[in-house]
Amino acid sequence: MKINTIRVPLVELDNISVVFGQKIALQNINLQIFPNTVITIVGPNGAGKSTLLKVLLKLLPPTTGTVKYNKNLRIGYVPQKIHLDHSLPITVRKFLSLKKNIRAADIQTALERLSISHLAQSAMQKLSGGEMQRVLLARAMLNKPNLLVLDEPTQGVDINGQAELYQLIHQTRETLNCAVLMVSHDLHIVMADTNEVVCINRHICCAGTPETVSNDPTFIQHFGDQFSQNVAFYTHRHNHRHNMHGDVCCLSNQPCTQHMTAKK
Ligand SMILES: Nc1ncnc2c1ncn2[C@@H]1O[C@H](COP(=O)(O)OP(=O)(O)OP(=O)(O)O)[C@@H](O)[C@H]1O
Repeated sequence: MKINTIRVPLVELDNISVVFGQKIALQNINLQIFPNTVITIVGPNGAGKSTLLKVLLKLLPPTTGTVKYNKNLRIGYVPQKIHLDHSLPITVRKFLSLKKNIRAADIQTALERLSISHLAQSAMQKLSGGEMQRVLLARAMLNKPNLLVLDEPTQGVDINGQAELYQLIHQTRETLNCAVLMVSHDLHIVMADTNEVVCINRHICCAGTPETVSNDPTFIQHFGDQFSQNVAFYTHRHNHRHNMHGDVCCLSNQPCTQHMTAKK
């Protein structure tokens, strides 16, 4: 018996535009995020990447367009940085316990998964950039999200810590079996795990698998030929593609549309 699986997006952005005064930050953005897929958003400074995340997180209403949310959606969010009041010291464990309806055992599990149990009693204000990002990742996984949203997660993390942090994000995704929407400039590190790259500069310039996007003239214009070659070098090691469920859907030298999610 043939079973037809209907792919239901976790989130669907439909024709989103955001205007600040005279400034158009986003224009006609269409994007679907399906379960268990990894989408990386790239784009030059000021392209609207953070604005897009804010709309998705309901932190900013779009000027026009709609966002549809799956009723089962649970979002875990890792912001670029958080603002801490230095006159009010708070430990890592206390910070994690501020999230509603979270059990102490879940906090302990998150601390262990991210190898930061030793920081439980440390003051948040004294953490290094890499430690802070791990704590924010631990907080994001507390409510067992099915969509993890990360805004430039390696900001303020030294070069050695960056690959380690991406490895932790990879492990977290596998543990939670969740989708990931991430803004990242480190495409050369994240591409191996990315199903789809969406390159934005107010509108979606190009979107697709890392190999498709790395050959797109718009992408090369923004990120340079050298970077595209790096992406191509890594991605062409794969001899197959995955669809939105992570299943192999075709060989990489054959045309395929199953893995695309962004609607241009
Ligand atoms: N609240 C706001 N009011 C006015 N303009 C804003 C506001 N938020 C963002 N902008 C402007 O909208 C544009 C997009 O900003 P956004 O922060 O989304 O870009 P970005 O792609 O995340 O940039 P970066 O890579 O530098 O972090 C920028 O020109 C920014 O100055």
